[in-house]
Amino acid sequence: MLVSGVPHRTIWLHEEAVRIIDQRRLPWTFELLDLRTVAEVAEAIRDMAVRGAGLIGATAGYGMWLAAREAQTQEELQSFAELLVATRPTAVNLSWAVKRQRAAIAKVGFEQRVETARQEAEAIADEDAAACAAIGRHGLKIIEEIAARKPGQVINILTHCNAGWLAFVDHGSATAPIYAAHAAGIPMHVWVDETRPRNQGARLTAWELAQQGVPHTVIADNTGGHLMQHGLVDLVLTGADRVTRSGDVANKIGTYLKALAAWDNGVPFYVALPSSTFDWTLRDGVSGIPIEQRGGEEVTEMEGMTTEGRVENLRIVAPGSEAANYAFDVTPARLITGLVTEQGTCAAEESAICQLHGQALSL
Ligand SMILES: CSC[C@H]1O[C@H](OP(=O)(O)O)[C@H](O)[C@@H]1O
Repeated sequence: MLVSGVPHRTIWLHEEAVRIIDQRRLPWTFELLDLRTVAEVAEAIRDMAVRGAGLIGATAGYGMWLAAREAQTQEELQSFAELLVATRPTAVNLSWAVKRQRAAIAKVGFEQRVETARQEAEAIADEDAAACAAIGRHGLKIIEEIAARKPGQVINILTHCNAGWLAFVDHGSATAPIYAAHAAGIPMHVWVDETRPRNQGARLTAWELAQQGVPHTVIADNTGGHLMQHGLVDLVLTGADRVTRSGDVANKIGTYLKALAAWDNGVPFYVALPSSTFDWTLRDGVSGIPIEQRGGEEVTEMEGMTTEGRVENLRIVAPGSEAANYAFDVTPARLITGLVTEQGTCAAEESAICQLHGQALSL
């Protein structure tokens, strides 16, 4: 997506560094950050300067390029790989990108490792952007079918967290069909879950949609069920951080509750993801997907801008009270209407998923 002053990507090479948009500063300021070492990449992922499954995968891919440049031994390269994988456990794109880089580097001689890793990092990023563009094309058909049943009326879509172009290299996953429908002139409105505690919806999705001119309304996370009960949601569209071969979906905490409300009200619930988000080794996501737990301070404190334009962090929980901070939850496949990937759309069940993605049915 185009933002003044930067290429239409969230990550790119700049003078031997990896340049990113520092998402910790959005929407208050738009700041770029150059990462020059594996340690800086790991910290950027861990502290969510970059976040979102596709983007942390691409960032880890570039991190492995820096690792190939820094490491003097295979053991050192492996320790860098483990450092990157350990930064965030839930989004499988991260470990997928590191494994892909390790395999690419292993195929060439020591002298070619750096250039090979750079080319592979660029390929991972390019493929992520292309996959999200394809998700947009396939997801557009879902929105068009809903619009055909509501001729001339506004289509109301609810989304949770930020699975926008900020969470990928470009286009986003959940937002790609929204942007495609907007470009096609379909009248739309997006309910944007604020998405506590990091407020990716209120801060990032709202900023993105405003940049692209898509009508939207930010809502408290607890509002979606009420809206669905009153016929104000035509479609729920979210991203994913890890999807099992049977269609269980790990996504930002609160997604499961939205899926329950959608199920109870007969609202279509689609999950958009590039195929790099599948974990083909897992069937049961509820027991098998590692759920990241982050510091309680992300719940007890909230960042905002004062009326004088100062960005401040305030404690919003009673002094002395502790907070739990589960960053993801798992929505069982039975609550999901379908998955949208770069390969097309399919039911959230194993045979359909494996057939569309050319995977054998056996684990
Ligand atoms: C599908 S990528 C966007 C996805 O990632 C977010 O998590 P985080 O912001 O903590 O990286 C959230 O789960 C979004 O749905």
